[in-house]
Amino acid sequence: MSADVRRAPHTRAVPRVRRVPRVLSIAGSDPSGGAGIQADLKSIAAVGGYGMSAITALTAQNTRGVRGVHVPPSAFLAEQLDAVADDITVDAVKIGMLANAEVIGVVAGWLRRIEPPIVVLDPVMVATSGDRLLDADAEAALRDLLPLADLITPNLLELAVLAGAERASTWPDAIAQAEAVSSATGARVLAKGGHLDGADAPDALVHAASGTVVSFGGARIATTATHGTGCSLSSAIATLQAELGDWEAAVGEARRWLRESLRHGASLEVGGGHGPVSHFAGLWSRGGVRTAPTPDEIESEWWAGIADVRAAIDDLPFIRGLADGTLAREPFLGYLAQDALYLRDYARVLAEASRLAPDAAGQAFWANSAHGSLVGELELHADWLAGAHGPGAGDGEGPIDGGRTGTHGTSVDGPAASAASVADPLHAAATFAAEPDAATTAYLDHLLATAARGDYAVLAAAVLPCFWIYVDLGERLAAGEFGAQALDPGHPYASWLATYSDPAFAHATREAIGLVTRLAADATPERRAAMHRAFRISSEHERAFFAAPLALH
Ligand SMILES: Nc1ncnc2c1ncn2[C@@H]1O[C@H](COP(=O)(O)OP(=O)(O)OP(=O)(O)O)[C@@H](O)[C@H]1O
Ligand SMILES: Cc1ncc(CO)c(N)n1
Repeated sequence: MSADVRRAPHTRAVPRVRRVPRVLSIAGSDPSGGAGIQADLKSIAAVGGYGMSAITALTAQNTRGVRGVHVPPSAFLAEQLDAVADDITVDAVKIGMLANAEVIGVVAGWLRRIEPPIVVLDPVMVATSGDRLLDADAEAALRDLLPLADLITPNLLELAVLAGAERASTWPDAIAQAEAVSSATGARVLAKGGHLDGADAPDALVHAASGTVVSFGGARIATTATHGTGCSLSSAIATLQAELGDWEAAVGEARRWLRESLRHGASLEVGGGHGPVSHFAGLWSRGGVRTAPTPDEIESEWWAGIADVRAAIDDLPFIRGLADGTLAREPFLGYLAQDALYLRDYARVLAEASRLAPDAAGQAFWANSAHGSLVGELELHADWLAGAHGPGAGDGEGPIDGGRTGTHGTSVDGPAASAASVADPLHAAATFAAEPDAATTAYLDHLLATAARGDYAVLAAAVLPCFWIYVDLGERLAAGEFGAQALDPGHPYASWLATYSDPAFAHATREAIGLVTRLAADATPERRAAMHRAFRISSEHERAFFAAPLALH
């Protein structure tokens, strides 16, 4: 046969056929967990499938060898197969140990009746340890089963038996035998080089009908943890074929996964013989093994985690004086002048969060918040800093009105009105006249650096304390938690208090908390930790920012 020999591409973009394939393993049980249905279920799950198993035989084996085989009545296997098929759509079937001709007969009859869309047959005859797993007189029955498979995955010994030849001594000989078996059965054959001597462990996907041989190369991995590699590979291929609908892609990805699992097998320290592969090693290292916290749990954890910072803010003379109205005008104006500088760049940082947001809802939320920071909050600052507000301002009479409300995310005023005052040269000059102090510089450097690093989730976490701490403080001040003076409409800083106890600001803050905690719940543990760090650092800057006015004056 003239074979079109190609090298398998590293990856291939193929459409997903079934998101979570439902895959049935028809195989024997290995109580030591490395081969048979135990390996199959792990492999199916590891590559993204839902695994099921109908048990053909029970073995008593471990990593050193097989001690006994018990084959339950074949009628009970038929009952298992029917129980599954009567209820569940089977997207793919993997067949392993069949034990004897009677079992093969039951499986063949069931396959003919159900016609599963994908059948991968691992013609298990002898275990890695050398023990027989198929009666010698059942080989003819197995040969009759082969045409019902889409893919057959024999090792070198099994391939020779199926081809009716001697064990291939070279890889080209093995491929020739695979071509013969494929030709005789119509199935694809994956010739496996696990038992070859030498530095390589190649496999080849052979399809006689289309005259193709796709080679999969790779250096042999130095490990004794090879128990169940054939079971694991065939289950993974069945699952991936159901998901990807492309044999080359399915074999390629299954091999990449198996090689990763082989590399980590020894670390499991299971048994003194040929140990199992570590089926989930890649998932464990990439995804972690702990259940992700829910957004609600993250909210509680992060908030509790800054309890010390919040208590320190509550105790600051600046906050106490702001609450009872005894704070002198100068440090308050000093604070507002710094806050104006802060808000101008904070709005830029929020705009960057908007730019980075992967979805339109996030994009709109942060853009609106950026607008709110400039328009709602800066308005307040501009009015105060231009001398329009507060004790000693304007006509000299103390009490001022409640001020305009609307903070980041809640621009209640039209942009025209507010933009006018911020853009007004006199207002603008007064608003931004101050030099940034150390606290302002440090906080903004943290936010601007986080924005520059371009990690959306971390940036979203970094901007959150400015919402959350303010709204919490504003609400508790307005509720009189720091003294009844804050409830007095004649309070000198009533406009400031009103700005930060505005229900619309509280609403925007809830949205921000929800958005950030959902991002954190979906993040990897490392990314979630980075988000949490950014959140904590911003909270500490909030405290330093509130402390600065009285430290300087
Ligand atoms: N040391 C190794 N390094 C890299 N790949 C290997 C190694 N051993 C086996 N493989 C791969 O594992 C898969 C199974 O091959 P193998 O020829 O060992 O099958 P098997 O004998 O049916 O397995 P089992 O041990 O389950 O009986 C193949 O893809 C093979 O290339
Ligand atoms: C049950 C069972 N199936 C297959 C193999 C082949 O590895 C094994 N050792 N045990």
